[in-house]
Amino acid sequence: MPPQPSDTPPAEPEAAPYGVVREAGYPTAATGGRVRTTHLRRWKQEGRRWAMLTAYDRFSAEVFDEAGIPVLLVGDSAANVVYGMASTVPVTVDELLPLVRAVSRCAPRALVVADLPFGSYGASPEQGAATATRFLKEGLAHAVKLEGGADMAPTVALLVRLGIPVMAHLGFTPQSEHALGGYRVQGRGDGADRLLADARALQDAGAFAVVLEMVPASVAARVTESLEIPTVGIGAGAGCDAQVLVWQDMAGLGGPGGPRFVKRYADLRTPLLQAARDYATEVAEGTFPGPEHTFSE
Ligand SMILES: Nc1nc(=O)c2c([nH]1)NC[C@@H]1CN(c3ccc(C(=O)N[C@@H](CCC(=O)O)C(=O)O)cc3)CN21
Ligand SMILES: CC(C)C(=O)C(=O)O
Ligand SMILES: [Mg+2]
Repeated sequence: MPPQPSDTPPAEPEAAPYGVVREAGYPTAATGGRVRTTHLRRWKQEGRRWAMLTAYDRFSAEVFDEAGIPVLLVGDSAANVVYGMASTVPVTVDELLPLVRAVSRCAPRALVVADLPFGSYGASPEQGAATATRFLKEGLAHAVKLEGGADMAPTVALLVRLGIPVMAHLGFTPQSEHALGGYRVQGRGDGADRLLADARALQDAGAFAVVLEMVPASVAARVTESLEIPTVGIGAGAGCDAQVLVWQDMAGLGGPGGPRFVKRYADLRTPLLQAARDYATEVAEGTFPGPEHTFSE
């Protein structure tokens, strides 16, 4: 096996924007390039936790890649945060593909995962294979994510056989909100054993990681301990191997409110609102554009 990025001697920790310290072993251009699914499994064995963020366009991809976020998800949450839909159910492959392509183009180091939208994989493994193939060929994604438990294991197995890495998604699966009866914690009581059995089935089918959304922390910790592959929590407590947030939630672009699991690391909505108001005022007053923004003959 050729030398792997995290086999190389620990590099001097390098300061990155947003206070993130690039961890030793994080792949860089010098040590071999892009994050791979094999890194994520090794990081679990080493007890190294990592963060995933969503990205949907050039600057989100560029900034989060530069910050050292190793995995970027082009989520079907684009339905909500890009397209302004009320749920993820209506968003289509044709609406997500260009976003995936933009993120893949602009993230030189991160592993780019494309979320398969509702209706594009659930009917059969063959449907899933056709859709996932489009996300790799046309979207230039490195992996796909799909929602569902043991029922989805044959689909995961087929995709993996075709060379498509798959991230699974259990617990509250937003594409099934109508079947689940709304935004509710999953895996309580009897549901815990089912969740663990689903997670095992997906791991056995070849998934490289599993998102656990809105699951009791104790249950998520039990699943995490039971699996060889990393768990990625969102509303699933601190016992997961990794965490994920929708970037606009993380950065406070949507303002206050939202799910309990969100932590806002910035308040981007306020300065953006102020900048837009200042710009409009200056245009109205005639103070913008100034001479420095103006061309002479
Ligand atoms: N902006 C955004 N952030 C997300 O995390 C997200 C999306 N969009 N879109 C796709 C799914 C939908 N998700 C959601 C959406 C809403 C709740 C929510 O309202 N949760 C409440 C109620 C929980 C309960 O009643 O038990 C909460 O307080 O967490 C949770 C997850 C997670 N995903
Ligand atoms: C919240 C994450 C896990 C997701 O599925 C999405 O952004 O669509
Ligand atoms: Mg999603």
